[in-house]
Amino acid sequence: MQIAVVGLGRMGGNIVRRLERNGHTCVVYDKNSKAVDDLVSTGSTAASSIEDIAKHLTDRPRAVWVMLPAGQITQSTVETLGGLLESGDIIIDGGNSYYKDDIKRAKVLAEKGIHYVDVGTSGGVWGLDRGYCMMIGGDKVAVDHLDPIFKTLAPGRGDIPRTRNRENIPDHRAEEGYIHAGPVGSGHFVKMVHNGIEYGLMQAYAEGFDILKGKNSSDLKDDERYDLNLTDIAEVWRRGSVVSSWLLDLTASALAGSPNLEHFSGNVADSGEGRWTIEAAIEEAVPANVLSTALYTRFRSRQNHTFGEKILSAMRFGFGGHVELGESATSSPKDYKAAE
Ligand SMILES: O=C(CO)[C@H](O)[C@H](O)COP(=O)(O)O
Repeated sequence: MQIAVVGLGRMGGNIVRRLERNGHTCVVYDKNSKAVDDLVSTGSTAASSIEDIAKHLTDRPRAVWVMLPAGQITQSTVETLGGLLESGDIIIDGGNSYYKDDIKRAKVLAEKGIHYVDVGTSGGVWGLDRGYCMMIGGDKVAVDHLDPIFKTLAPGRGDIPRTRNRENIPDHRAEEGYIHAGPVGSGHFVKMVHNGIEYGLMQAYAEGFDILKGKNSSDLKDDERYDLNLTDIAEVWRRGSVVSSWLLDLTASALAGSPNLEHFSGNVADSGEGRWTIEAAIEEAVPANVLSTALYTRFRSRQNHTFGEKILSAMRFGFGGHVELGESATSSPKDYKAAE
């Protein structure tokens, strides 16, 4: 199948590579010409501008996957594409957009008959080889049309044992690693909550390792002090323990590389989804104690840093390639919403 991809950063470039490795053809565009050239050298077709994309897409309906940071850049790209595409064509936002922005965009595009599909895409810098877990929102016609793309990008069943009692569930897409969550916005809503949970899980590990490290504090009684080997504790917990997980794998790897995590500032940034999860919890009057605390701890981390916050930084670097160099790494929530 033919598809265009706009935004060839950490995720977009690898999405193109995974698609092309599996027989799809891609038209690619990015402001960074090196990112475009790298992909052209392996078979992609370059578009010289967003306007140029539509000309290179020969299949009908045309499909354009936007993989850019949430906020104004995604908004303006979707608007430009909306002006260029025609009825029946499909715009996919695979970034981490705010779901209420999706709903607004879809309404505007629907006036021209253009479909808008929101895809919460999890897999970070590892997705090229492991595949991407996708949470998809949009109308059925468009989502079904894109199924070959989703099937290729998804991890597939792999060697994960089948969940008991799923035998009678006819839709197997969840087992392949993607779901059609519901109408437009629902894909990004599910991904938003996924990221809210991510904050909570990360914070739990961070606090646990901080307590382990603090057990050597000179404030404690001499016979109650332990100089624990955190690198080995992370490693042993990966093997058969109740708290094993991919986030723990990343933590173990970071600690094995540098037990004191000197390369991480502990100044923990956020890209908006944790905040929106709390907003949703407030709208629904759902108590979200752990997720709220994890979010506020990131804010506090920008004033001073615990070892646990270096653990958080290490995990964010591990799954998303996020580099937090110092105070400038903090972000503003407004940057990521297009609608306000
Ligand atoms: O979606 C992701 C992982 O699932 C991205 O890496 C996202 O940037 C993580 O959220 P935050 O930047 O707020 O820590």
